[in-house]
Amino acid sequence: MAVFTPVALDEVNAWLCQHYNLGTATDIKGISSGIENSNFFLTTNKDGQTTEYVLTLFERLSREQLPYYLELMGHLAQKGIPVPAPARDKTEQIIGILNGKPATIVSKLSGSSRLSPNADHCAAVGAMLAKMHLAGQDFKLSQPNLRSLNWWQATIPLVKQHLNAAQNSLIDSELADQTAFFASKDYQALPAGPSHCDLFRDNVLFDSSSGKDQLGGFFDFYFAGNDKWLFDVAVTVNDWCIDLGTGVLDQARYDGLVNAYQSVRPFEKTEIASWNLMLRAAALRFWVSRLWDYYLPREAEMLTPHDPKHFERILIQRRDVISCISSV
Ligand SMILES: Nc1ncnc2c1ncn2[C@@H]1O[C@H](COP(=O)(O)OP(=O)(O)OP(=O)(O)O)[C@@H](O)[C@H]1O
Ligand SMILES: N[C@@H](CCO)C(=O)O
Repeated sequence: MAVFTPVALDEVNAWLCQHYNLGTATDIKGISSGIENSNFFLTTNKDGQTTEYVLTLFERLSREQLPYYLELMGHLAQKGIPVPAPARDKTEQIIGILNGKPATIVSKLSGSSRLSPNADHCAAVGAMLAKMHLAGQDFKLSQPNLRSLNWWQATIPLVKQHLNAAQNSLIDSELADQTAFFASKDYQALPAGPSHCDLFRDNVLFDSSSGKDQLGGFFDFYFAGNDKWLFDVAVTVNDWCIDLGTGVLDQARYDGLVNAYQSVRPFEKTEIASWNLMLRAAALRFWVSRLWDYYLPREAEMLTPHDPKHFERILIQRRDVISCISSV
């Protein structure tokens, strides 16, 4: 995991009683997955009714950055997109301070992750991603994706000393190509808006309580930002539609996700032309962040960094094999 900052039941209870109208905390359990924040399942009892929430203590994000993510979740939830809805405290605030860290409470989604998804799961994710993009269009706050080109440019020099010659040459060459891509007219013209930017298999829940797998929701919006929608699609495809061993795209899952996305929001011509470079951008983004987490780790009670090699392989794949999308 990551429980970077422990929270005891009496600590959360004192905090809840002082600031929220959610009743009394009866249980708190650290969540052992996730590498960014300290997360806990929190059970409360109010007037005899038990409710489950997720309590998050933010380890890297500042209090100033948080309203964008939390208000975006609130906005999308209000529009019927299945995402966690933040709870407001007695003074209507969505962010407090607990054990010295910015903290928030959100509703708990039902279901579990599908870590070996099929084409139907990918289609459900693709269609909901497009709906989410459209639902975010009138969201009033704006904050860029903080893990985009500027961050790659600042972070790559910090990790390069750990790379071998071939890796150094690959990362330099890709950064140069991406810098040129971001400056291009095609890139500038791409449609953009609030984007999740980290919609991996482990950030989506499916619920099978009805007997059929239904999308339970998207969560972990703490890398979200205003970005090109195509980047969001590329991040999602690079995780949902690949063979995890090789990084190679799986045609059935790829078609499932991309076609379902386009059934809600068809791609524009510039998006079709930019697709392969965007898949590479999405691979570079996570190669860099995984290198950073791997070589410049933080203290945590339990922490297993993700394997950077995985996204190096995906980037090499996307440079070697041109993937296409067509208009509908
Ligand atoms: N709103 C929610 N509803 C249900 N489960 C949730 C919710 N938020 C988080 N979880 C659970 O908590 C786990 C960890 O959360 P999350 O993935 O957001 O961790 P993180 O450290 O913030 O981020 P990252 O995935 O980027 O490392 C998830 O795998 C999921 O099981
Ligand atoms: N999804 C990221 C982790 C940060 O959310 C990764 O797999 O590298």
